[in-house]
Amino acid sequence: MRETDGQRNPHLTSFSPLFQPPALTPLDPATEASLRATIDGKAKPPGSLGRIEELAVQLGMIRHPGEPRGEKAVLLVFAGDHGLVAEGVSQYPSAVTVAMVMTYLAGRASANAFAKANGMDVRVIDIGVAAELPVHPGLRDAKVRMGTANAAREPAMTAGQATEALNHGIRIAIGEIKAGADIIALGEMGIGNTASSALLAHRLAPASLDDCIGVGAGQDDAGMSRKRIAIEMAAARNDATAPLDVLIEFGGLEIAGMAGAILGAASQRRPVIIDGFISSVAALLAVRLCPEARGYCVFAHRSAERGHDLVLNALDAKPLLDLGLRLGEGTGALLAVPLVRAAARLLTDVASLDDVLAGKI
Ligand SMILES: Cc1cc2ncn([C@H]3O[C@H](COP(=O)(O)O)[C@@H](O)[C@H]3O)c2cc1C
Ligand SMILES: O=C(O)c1cccnc1
Repeated sequence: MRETDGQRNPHLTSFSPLFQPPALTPLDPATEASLRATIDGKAKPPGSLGRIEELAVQLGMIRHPGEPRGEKAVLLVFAGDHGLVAEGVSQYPSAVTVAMVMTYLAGRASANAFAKANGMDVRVIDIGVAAELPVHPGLRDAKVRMGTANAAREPAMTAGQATEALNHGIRIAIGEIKAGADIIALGEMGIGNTASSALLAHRLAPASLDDCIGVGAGQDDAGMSRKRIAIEMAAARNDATAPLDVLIEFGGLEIAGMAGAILGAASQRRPVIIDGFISSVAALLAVRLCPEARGYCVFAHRSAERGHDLVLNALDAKPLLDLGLRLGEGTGALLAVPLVRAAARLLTDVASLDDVLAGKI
């Protein structure tokens, strides 16, 4: 479905539920106690592997009655542009989005380096870059439109486009899992997307607008006041709070793609690793659309971006790492992959203390 860019389409989703999320199985709390008992019974003092034990329980619940695997992990980087950039919300122009997409395809971005260090593939998805991109074997064309409209002045996208972007994310994650991925990690590229994310966090957490606005890729004082004014203009234009409406009003396409990928991974009962502020906002959107998705999300790290903590709190999430990262691209998610793999192996590979003491090993 393709609709005219910038078309005003303030459908109230409560009357017109265009988006049909996939059926998700909630994690079964009845399996938690037995997984904990199994991990407590391993050849180590109970609790001695701290947060990795909690992660192992979560992975066990996700795959129950099967066993978790962590071999094949794939990073999906969703790229899209933001009309809000016209208001000066970012220190950088939208041209940086396309330049970084070309850098991912050349294998030379931070995300590629971290993926290579972990033996992972990177897939780049053009879901809404505001430029025609060359055909490239590493690039998926899922372009919904050439960037969002300027949300300070009009809805970022139509209801049909929001639905299309969510469905692309669902389809792409399911495709990767059917092709053998055990773990999906998420990343994004989109100049201006911390402004869009601030608006989504404000309405979906909910939280005061001011608490959701941060420096993004690095704004100076003058830039921060432009960013605040543009965000306040966008917020004053509407009072949407329903998740699909908030996405339609504020964007972005890459955030919708990530939210869809979370729902797609959850529908296939696979863990999905959430990166920083922007990815966590996508997780908040996914969870507001489908609360059962929460159990499938592993939160990689605490970003230095203001607003991330409140989004994590709204999701009742405790991230694994705290490294002062504020890049995005999936860099934090990539760094958490070895922890997820190790937690899966704790469950599948480590002997029980009973077997060790009985001399069975
Ligand atoms: C060279 C460069 C590479 C990036 N990689 C990720 N981001 C990050 O910064 C952007 C969000 O910040 P803002 O809202 O302030 O524009 C997103 O593209 C995000 O992925 C980058 C930003 C830049 C400049
Ligand atoms: O935490 C993030 O995801 C982030 C923060 C700043 C800029 N880009 C991404």
